[in-house]
Amino acid sequence: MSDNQDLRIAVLGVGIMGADHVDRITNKIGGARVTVVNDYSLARAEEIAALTPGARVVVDPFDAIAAEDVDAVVLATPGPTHEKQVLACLEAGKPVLCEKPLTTDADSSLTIVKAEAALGKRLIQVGFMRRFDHEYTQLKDLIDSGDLGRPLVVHCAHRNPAVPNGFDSAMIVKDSLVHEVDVTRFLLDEEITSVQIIRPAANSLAPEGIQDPQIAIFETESGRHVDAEVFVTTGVAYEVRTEVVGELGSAMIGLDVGLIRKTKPGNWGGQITPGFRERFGQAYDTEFARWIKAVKIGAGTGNYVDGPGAWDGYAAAAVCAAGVKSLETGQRVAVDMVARDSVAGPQR
Ligand SMILES: NC(=O)C1=CN([C@@H]2O[C@H](COP(=O)(O)OP(=O)(O)OC[C@H]3O[C@@H](n4cnc5c(N)ncnc54)[C@H](O)[C@@H]3O)[C@@H](O)[C@H]2O)C=CC1
Ligand SMILES: O=C1[C@@H](O)[C@H](O)[C@@H](O)[C@H](O)[C@H]1O
Repeated sequence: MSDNQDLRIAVLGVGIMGADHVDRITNKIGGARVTVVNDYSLARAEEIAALTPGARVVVDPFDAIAAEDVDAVVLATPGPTHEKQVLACLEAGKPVLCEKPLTTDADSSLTIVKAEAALGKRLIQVGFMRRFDHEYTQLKDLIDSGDLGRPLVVHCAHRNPAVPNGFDSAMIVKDSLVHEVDVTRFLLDEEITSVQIIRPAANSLAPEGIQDPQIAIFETESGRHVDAEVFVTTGVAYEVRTEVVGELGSAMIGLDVGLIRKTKPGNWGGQITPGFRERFGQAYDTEFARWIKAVKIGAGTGNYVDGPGAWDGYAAAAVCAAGVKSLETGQRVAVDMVARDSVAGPQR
């Protein structure tokens, strides 16, 4: 596809994320337009299509993927629906940017990895947007420069003011902690081998039955330690912090300056971003701009991805599966993953 031609995109699931993605493709990023909108709620699909010049509603998600006026697909549907929709994209030979998580269990993610490998192309990008955030890329560059020495320990905090109704304890692992799983793999360039989830006293202000906060401990292939506090009902604001401690120094992102105290409504002499849309707006924009570019040149190379791919989605799902098991017992659980080399294909 030439650079002058617009990539024609179907967006499936136009809730919070999907509607934002339609807006960024239509109004913020060049080189693409939304031609098809689909949502389980027809009224919602119609509402978003009406705001999007040139977009039409297609009622069935699989018809939307297969549509002739669609070159590539964005999936912003809930995690449990991703497997079938991603496989349909592969079946149609269409590049897809699938919001995280790739799927909600390791087996289905592995099925996807293998299906993509069998095609001999890289068609799947997973929406781990932190890899495109300026602070995370600076931290990664610093680690790779060697200035911190060998990183030994990573500390993370991931706090949300609130989560949608129906969010349960396992979703804190699969929907929220999954970002720390990807960040760990991205920053340290190795797989996570075990997970332990510790359950501190639960927030009495959280919806009943939710174990929140949770503390996750990861061990990596070379024995490095990562801990992550995930607390998704703070009632305060959106905070994502990562500190890497190396043999020659340490570095932290996610704080503007020395933070003293944080309470409602989220002010401490500066501003804490209220949600992921504000904190990671730049990252989503960069992620989409780079994906659109990669898809346009993909036909020449067979690589339609610029960022985390199906393997990264599978690795994250496998770690989260171990995390969910550990959530039940509090014990350390080994991550059960196939060897990357055993999955022949373009993601290698
Ligand atoms: N990268 C990030 O920072 C974030 C990623 N997400 C991910 O984005 C995805 C969507 O999350 P939200 O926008 O927060 O959810 P949402 O609930 O606001 O939107 C989901 C939409 O999908 C529709 N839908 C449900 N089943 C469908 C199906 N089978 N086919 C078509 N449409 C269907 C719903 O009607 C709804 O409009 C999830 O995978 C979530 O984990 C969500 C928030 C932030
Ligand atoms: O992906 C996201 C949500 O789905 C998840 O529920 C939140 O915990 C994360 O902070 C956000 O980035």
